[in-house]
Amino acid sequence: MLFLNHLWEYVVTSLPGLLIPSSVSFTEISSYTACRQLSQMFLAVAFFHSSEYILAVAFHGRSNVTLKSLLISKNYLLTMIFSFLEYGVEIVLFPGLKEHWWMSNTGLALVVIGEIIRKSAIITAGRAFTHLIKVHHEEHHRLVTHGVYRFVRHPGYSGFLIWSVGTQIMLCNPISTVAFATVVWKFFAERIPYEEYFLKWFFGSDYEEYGRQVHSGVPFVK
Ligand SMILES: C[S@@+](CC[C@H](N)C(=O)[O-])C[C@H]1O[C@@H](n2cnc3c(N)ncnc32)[C@H](O)[C@@H]1O
Repeated sequence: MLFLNHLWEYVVTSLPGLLIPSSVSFTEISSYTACRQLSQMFLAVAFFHSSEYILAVAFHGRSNVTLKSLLISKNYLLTMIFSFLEYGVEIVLFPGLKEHWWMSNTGLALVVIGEIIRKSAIITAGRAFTHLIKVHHEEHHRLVTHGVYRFVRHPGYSGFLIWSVGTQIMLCNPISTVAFATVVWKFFAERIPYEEYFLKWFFGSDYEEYGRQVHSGVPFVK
């Protein structure tokens, strides 16, 4: 037990020094890094969810929108909490990992690109973009194939995949980057065939033809 205590003390005190140059103060660097990366993360998350809610209210009316339109589920909260825990552990034990600014800035660029793609999809599809998949055809529901939908069939999902993985690259979180990519990809790989079953039912050969010409927008999902 005493040995483990010494080992832990050694790891915590000397590892940071091995990973970043000794001429600069470890606490100074890591507090600036943590402050900047975590503020970017909070801003990205706050902007994403509040704009989802505002757009849902704008297109569907306040009475048809619930807090579910903030898109905060239990699983989503758990993955976010895990990513903050990973960040906390790594900035203490391996602060050098968080100093890869080219990687963090690439993540930030992906967050912005993903957000633009997703919001363009919501604005282009308008009332057709519902957070719950429609299983009954409604009069006003028209097939959307213009704007961002000309390039991919599921720009809202492509945008979210890029945004969510981007948040973890921005935090230089290796485990959460792989976890977010896997979990979000799997979720959309299962959701797309289900959503398209109804779209083919609503729009028949028009959707079949659209599906033949335009990729889904999610890697490895046709
Ligand atoms: C959460 S939105 C996602 C839309 C799309 N999958 C995307 O990623 O941009 C789900 C709703 O959009 C509708 N939808 C999906 N693609 C559509 C299209 N090309 N035209 C009209 N409605 C569409 C579906 O019927 C479903 O109710």
